[in-house]
Amino acid sequence: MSDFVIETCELTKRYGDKLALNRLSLQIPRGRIHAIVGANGAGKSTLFRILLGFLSPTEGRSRLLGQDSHSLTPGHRARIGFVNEEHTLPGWMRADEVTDMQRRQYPRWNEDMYRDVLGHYHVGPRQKISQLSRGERAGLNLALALAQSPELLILDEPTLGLDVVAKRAFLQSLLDSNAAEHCTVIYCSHQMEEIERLADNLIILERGELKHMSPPDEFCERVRHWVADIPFRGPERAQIPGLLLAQKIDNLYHYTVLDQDDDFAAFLRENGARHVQSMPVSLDSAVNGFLAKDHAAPLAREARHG
Ligand SMILES: Nc1ncnc2c1ncn2[C@@H]1O[C@H](COP(=O)(O)OP(=O)(O)OP(=O)(O)O)[C@@H](O)[C@H]1O
Repeated sequence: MSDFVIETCELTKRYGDKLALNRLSLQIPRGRIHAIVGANGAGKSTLFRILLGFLSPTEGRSRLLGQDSHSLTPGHRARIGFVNEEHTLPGWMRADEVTDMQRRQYPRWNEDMYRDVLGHYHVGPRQKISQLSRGERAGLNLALALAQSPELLILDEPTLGLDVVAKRAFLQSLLDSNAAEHCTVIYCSHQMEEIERLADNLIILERGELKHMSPPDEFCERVRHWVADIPFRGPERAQIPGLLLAQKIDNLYHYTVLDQDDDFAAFLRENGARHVQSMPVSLDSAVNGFLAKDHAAPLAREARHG
């Protein structure tokens, strides 16, 4: 059995002249909850379509559960649970009918797991899927996916479109299921508060490349927020080392920077700062600052000319 549930080697995918995956080499070990984050268009869907054997790469190799993606059998696919934002279940069927169908399909069906997860939701067994709320449908989907006792559970933006209460219920039912002890969970989301709560490992993709992989705390430690009191014009954006985000608020310059130590304070002082202060950032600020770094032109311009 391979130690990795997902392995890619120099995986590249081009759509015409668009590069969706750029020599991506990724190894995700068995067990625990791994969050994959990336801005829209980072290549997450392309990666999963290749991993699941639905799309051929332009170059490189990929393996899922130790098997080459292009030779996955129905047996391999049965070992993978999948929940996505659509919560696509047949709307005309009743909840108990869908459950019976799944119960028959999966030999490793775990009835206790199904009941425990579904217990977090008010799903009547005789209710049609189309009558369930979005949150109830998400819960039923999660219960079905976990009850099949998958080795790998892929949750792709599972809480998109759910209200706060439904999101909380979804996260709580996932945590209470101890899913990470039974299988490897891949959680794709843009919701940092969910990732902060759930993930043991944070994987950041940017334009088809792997940019970071570590426990979430370690990524937060790479990013710091600095506030500088500079009485005249701040340094040019291009000169600021590791800059992710620059803002000017109430005559103070705010800089979010990556991989800078205390030398950054000296840099600010050299550029006229009378007082400087640094503080840690939340995972939300760290990741979103990192992902938005190339889209920060208007605010940065304000800081530069302020
Ligand atoms: N069938 C296609 N033809 C051409 N370009 C494509 C195709 N599918 C994806 N792309 C491009 O490849 C890049 C990666 O897209 P992909 O859907 O994999 O990203 P993503 O990270 O899943 O994005 P999102 O978070 O928005 O779903 C994007 O620039 C997208 O425009």
